[in-house]
Amino acid sequence: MEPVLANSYLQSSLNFFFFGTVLETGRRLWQFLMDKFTGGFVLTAIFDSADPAYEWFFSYLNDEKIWSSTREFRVTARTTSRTWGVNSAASNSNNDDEGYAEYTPSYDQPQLFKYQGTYCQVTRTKPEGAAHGLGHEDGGQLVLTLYTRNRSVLDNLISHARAQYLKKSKPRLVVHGTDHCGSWCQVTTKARRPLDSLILPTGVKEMMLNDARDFLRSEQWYADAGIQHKRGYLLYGPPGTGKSSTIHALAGELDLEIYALSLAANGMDDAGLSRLIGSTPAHSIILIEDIDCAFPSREEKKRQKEAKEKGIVLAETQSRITLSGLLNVIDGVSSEEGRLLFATTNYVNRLDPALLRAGRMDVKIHYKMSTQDQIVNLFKRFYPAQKEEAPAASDKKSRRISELELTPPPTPSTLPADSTSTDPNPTSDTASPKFAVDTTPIYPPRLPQAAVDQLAERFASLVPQNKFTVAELQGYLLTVKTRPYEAVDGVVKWMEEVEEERERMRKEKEEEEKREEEEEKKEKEEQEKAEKKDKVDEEKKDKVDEEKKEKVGEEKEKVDEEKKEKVDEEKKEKVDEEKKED
Ligand SMILES: Nc1ncnc2c1ncn2[C@@H]1O[C@H](COP(=O)(O)OP(=O)(O)OP(=O)(O)O)[C@@H](O)[C@H]1O
Repeated sequence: MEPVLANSYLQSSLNFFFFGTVLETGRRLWQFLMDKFTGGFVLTAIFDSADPAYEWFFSYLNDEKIWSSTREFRVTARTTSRTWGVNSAASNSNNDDEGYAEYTPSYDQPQLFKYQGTYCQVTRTKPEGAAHGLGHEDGGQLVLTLYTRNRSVLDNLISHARAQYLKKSKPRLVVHGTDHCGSWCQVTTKARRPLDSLILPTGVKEMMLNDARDFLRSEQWYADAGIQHKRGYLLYGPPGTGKSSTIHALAGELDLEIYALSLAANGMDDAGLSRLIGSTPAHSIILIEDIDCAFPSREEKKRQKEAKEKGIVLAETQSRITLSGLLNVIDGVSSEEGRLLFATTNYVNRLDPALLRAGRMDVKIHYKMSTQDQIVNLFKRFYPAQKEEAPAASDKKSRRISELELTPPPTPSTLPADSTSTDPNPTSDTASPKFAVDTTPIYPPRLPQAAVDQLAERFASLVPQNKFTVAELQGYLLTVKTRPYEAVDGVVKWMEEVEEERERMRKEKEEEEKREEEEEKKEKEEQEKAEKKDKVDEEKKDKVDEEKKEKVGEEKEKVDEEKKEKVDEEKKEKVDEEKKED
């Protein structure tokens, strides 16, 4: 019986061994074949979120609603118009933009789709070191796998995505920004601002537009002349005078995207700046806002110098960009591909002359407080006139104007049909008073051209030029945006309030400075006092030491004297003794 059993045991062991070997060999063969197959028949493309191509592909996936069948999302409140194209209950309307929540596909969840008959797979990968994943702004990559050997499918997909993206973004201005990751990974889109909406001294807009256009098309001319193809624009002046608005409007007009960065950003250093500028794509505007922020102001320099003298180390308040680093980067912004450099500052005198020299900043435009022309134009922009004059006889015109002047500001019911806003809720009268819809108009009445001209002139005559920024006046007009007459009547009071506010702020600043000065003085006095005290203490100590020394000396002398006397006495005694013995 035993050998039989042993035999069958051996037999089944051999069988197991044999089948195991076959299985493992099969598995390895399958793996090998699959690797061969995927290596040869699969294309993989990686889109990095810091690169503009990510935007094209992202936009394509969104438009095609590729993520719509995803089963796992992160839900975030929607803060931008960016969407992942995932249907959500929160965006229950047909218009996705109206949703208040955005469903973002989770990381590492492959999504299958078909492009030109080819199966494709896209996966969103987690950015390195990301603790949370709230959407595109977190960075990361999109990994696209195409199950084909045909490279042209990938080429077609990318060019299709890019064309679609450009078409879609055309009506809007794309502004890229930097994030904590130190690369271009934040994108916002804005409504394009027409150049006409800018209120600048005559000819400035046209000059800038023509200059930029001329630059963009004269690449060959620059090459022939042996001049670097680069152009820098510096817009400087008080805040709220329209520097940023000009750049946005120009970018829209020139069809360029903006890459905006701040030199004061945390962690920005020369290498980071150089990397950022180097990765700016062709046909774009590089915008360095508040370029002065990279360097310490005069007060800051004084503070640092004083602190250094006292041996105090101040906390770093400025960026780690050096002037030479910035100059190198600006010098490097040469490109055959049409990149314009714009910089803005409120404090041009803080800038080093090396930065301002031609070749770095070729066009410098000073933005000032509003001139009379700007005030008139701003008023007219707020209260546009009727498009067409009523076919009234010109002799009737002046009478109508004077009537308008005497007429109190129109109420909603007296406004012309084309001028009043439409109530978004026609059933509002039936609503309970608590939730009653505001029926005040949102557009001003359309007055005849002559009336608007006259009101604008009167408005401008009341507002002194070079005293207010366009932003300030705009702020005021916004409070009376439907009431042109009130705008004129109330402007003097508003100016008084602004003056009072400025006076208050000036006083507060003065007091603050005085307080700081006093504190500094007090500190200095205390320091001097302490120094004096130290000196006196030292003198006292020296004196005490001297006295001590003297005392010790005297005591020593005395002891020596006594010792000597004792020795002499002993000697004498000895001599006497000897004598006696003799
Ligand atoms: N010249 C102008 N024409 C039209 N709008 C203007 C002008 N100046 C300011 N504004 C308006 O004021 C606001 C602030 O303007 P903007 O940001 O362009 O000023 P800025 O000079 O760039 O200020 P800052 O130096 O603080 O960045 C915007 O709403 C803009 O529409």
